[in-house]
Amino acid sequence: MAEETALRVEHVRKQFGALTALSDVSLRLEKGEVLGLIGDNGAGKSTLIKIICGYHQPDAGRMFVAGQEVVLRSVDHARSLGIDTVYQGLALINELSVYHNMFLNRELRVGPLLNNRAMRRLAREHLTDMGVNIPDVSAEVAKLSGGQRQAVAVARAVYSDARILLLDEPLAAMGAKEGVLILDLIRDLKARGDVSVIIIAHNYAQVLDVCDRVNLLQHGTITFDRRTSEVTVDELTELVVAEYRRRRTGSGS
Ligand SMILES: Nc1ncnc2c1ncn2[C@@H]1O[C@H](COP(=O)(O)OP(=O)(O)OP(=O)(O)O)[C@@H](O)[C@H]1O
Repeated sequence: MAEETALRVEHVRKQFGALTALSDVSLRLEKGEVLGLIGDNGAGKSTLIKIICGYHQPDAGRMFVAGQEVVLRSVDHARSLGIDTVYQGLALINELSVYHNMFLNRELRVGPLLNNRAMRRLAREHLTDMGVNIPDVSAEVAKLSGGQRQAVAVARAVYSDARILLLDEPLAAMGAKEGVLILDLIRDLKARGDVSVIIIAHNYAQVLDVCDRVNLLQHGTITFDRRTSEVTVDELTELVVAEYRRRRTGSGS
C-alpha cells in the first residue's frame, strides 16, 4: 500500500541547557488529516512545531516525511520539502500589499520587471478558491483584520505547495468572526485532502470542531492520542487539570 502517513516523528528529544523541553515525543500525521496539539503552557508544543519546521534541531529522534527519513537543516530546507509554518502575526510584511505578500520571495516577472497584474490576478483567484474574502488584494496588509491577515498567511503557505502546514495558535487573540474565518479555511483545506495540518490551540471546543485527531503533550511526551469523535471537551479539560494538580501537589507524574 502507498505511504499515507504525511509525517512521522519518532522519539524526539530537545534540551535547552538543563531544561528538557521534549523528552520523548512520537507522533504521526496522516495525509489530509488535521491534528490538534494541546497541552499546558510550557508543555513544549511550540518547541515541537519548531523542530518539525526545521527551526530547531532535535537532540535525538527521527523524522519521516511521506515515508522518507529527513534531517532538517533549516526552515528553508523544511519548506523545500513542503513543510510550512504560520506563526501568529509573524508571517507577513505589513507595509506590502496582500498580493505582494502572497508572492514574497517568489515574485512573478516579465524579464526584469515585476508582473504585478499577473500576481494580483492569481492572488485574487487563489484567495477566492480558498473561500477567503479580501475585497482588495492591492490593500496593505496593515489594513486587514487579524483574521484576514492570518488567512492570507495560510493561503500563502498553501499556495507555496505546502503539504504539511503547521499552525501555531492560529486562533489566539482573535475575535469570534475572525476565528470562524480561520476555522472555515482549515475545513476547506481538509476538504481538499492533500494538505495535512497540525494546529496548536488552547480552545478545546475549536480543536474538537475542526480536528480529526487530538494529541496531548505533557511533561515532554505525548500522553494522549485519540480521534476527536471519541472525546469530549470535559475529558480534555480534566486531563490537563489533573496533570496541573499533580504538579502543584508534587505527587509526581
Ligand atoms: N529557545 C529556548 N531556550 C530556552 N528555553 C526554551 C526555548 N524555547 C522554549 N524553551 C522552554 O521550553 C519549554 C517549552 O516551551 P514551549 O514554548 O515549547 O511551550 P508551549 O507548550 O508552546 O507553551 P505555550 O502554550 O505557553 O506557548 C518552556 O519551559 C520554555 O521556557
